[in-house]
Amino acid sequence: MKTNYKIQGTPNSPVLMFSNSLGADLTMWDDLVPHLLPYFKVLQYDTRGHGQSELTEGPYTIEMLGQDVIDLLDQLKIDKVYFCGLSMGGMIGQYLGIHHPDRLHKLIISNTDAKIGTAEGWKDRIKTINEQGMQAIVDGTMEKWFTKAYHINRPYRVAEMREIFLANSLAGYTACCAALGAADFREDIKNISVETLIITGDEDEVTNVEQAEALQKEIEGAQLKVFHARHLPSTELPAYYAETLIDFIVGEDGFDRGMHVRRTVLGSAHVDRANRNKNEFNTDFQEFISQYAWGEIWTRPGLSKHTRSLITLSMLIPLNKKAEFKMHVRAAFNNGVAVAEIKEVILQSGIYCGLPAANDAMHSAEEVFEELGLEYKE
Ligand SMILES: O=C(O)CC1=CCC(=O)O1
Repeated sequence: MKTNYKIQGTPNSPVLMFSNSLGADLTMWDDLVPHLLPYFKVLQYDTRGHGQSELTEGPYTIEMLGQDVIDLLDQLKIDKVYFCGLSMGGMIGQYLGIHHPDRLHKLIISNTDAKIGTAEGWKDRIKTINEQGMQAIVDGTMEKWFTKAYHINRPYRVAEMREIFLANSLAGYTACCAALGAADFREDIKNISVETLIITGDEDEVTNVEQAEALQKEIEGAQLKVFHARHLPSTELPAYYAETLIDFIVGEDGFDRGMHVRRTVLGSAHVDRANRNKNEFNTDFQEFISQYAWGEIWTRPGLSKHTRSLITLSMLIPLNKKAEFKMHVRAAFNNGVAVAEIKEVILQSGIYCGLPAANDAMHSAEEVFEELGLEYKE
């Protein structure tokens, strides 16, 4: 089975994986990604029979779709992820929570239930689509996915999602309908022990607030967040949805967020050393750095961490702060910067900051390369 996926983010960051709803594809998460990249590697994939993933013969089962996730993680050599699945993706998340908790750091199940709809209802839908095509249910689906206000305010985004829905193959969509018709985790859901967040929308008629509350009762310690949305809050309210995921995974506090990002950029060894060296004189300063530099600025979605590394290096060259510069050369590699790019930054600084500053930076950078065993080759 060939699963289409996209993975973005810096090498040291934990992986947050997303699983799409029935009839959507991996792009449904795209608007969240810039908000999440400061914290995570983001792994999006197309469920079997959807998007660019392989279309195998149906019917499928949620177990099969869950095993696809495990196979993809094995293929990518990823041991554990934070997993967020919406609707059908949420059922896949439940399957993973029940059968593969060792592969999950935490679980987010959004707009879903332990059983969605009835077997009869799914059979009827398969029959309608086989006879009349996806067109027969597209208007109803867009109504279910988005609030009236979103249809009015963001018609272009609704039109895009409509196109994605219509581009589904009948065979892939109906094979997943069959999986949903057969899936029933009502007996097993109580066995989920991984920390779980449940999300739903106050206007979601597919998997409503009562259903989400019932799920919350079954999963020990589960948290519940209700958005003002219908079935696809992640698309309708991407910044708020991303913020909710960050709150749940990393924490609401700027300091906790800063420490998380600081570890991804400077490495845990550096941060642990700084923590060990804390004393009455420097603690306030250490916390100030974590909260403001790392928690407020490096977490902003407006520039990638890669770009932030390059501009930080170029600002440190004229400041002539050798230790800080060397620390940020090391950090730049954690943000995916290449040796060749550091060379370009220093060359550019030679013009704008002056040759003595650039010359010193060149020596400092080479000291770091030597320490890390890196070589520059054309
Ligand atoms: O299409 C629907 O009715 C909504 C839905 C159910 C499962 C899913 O992923 O979306």
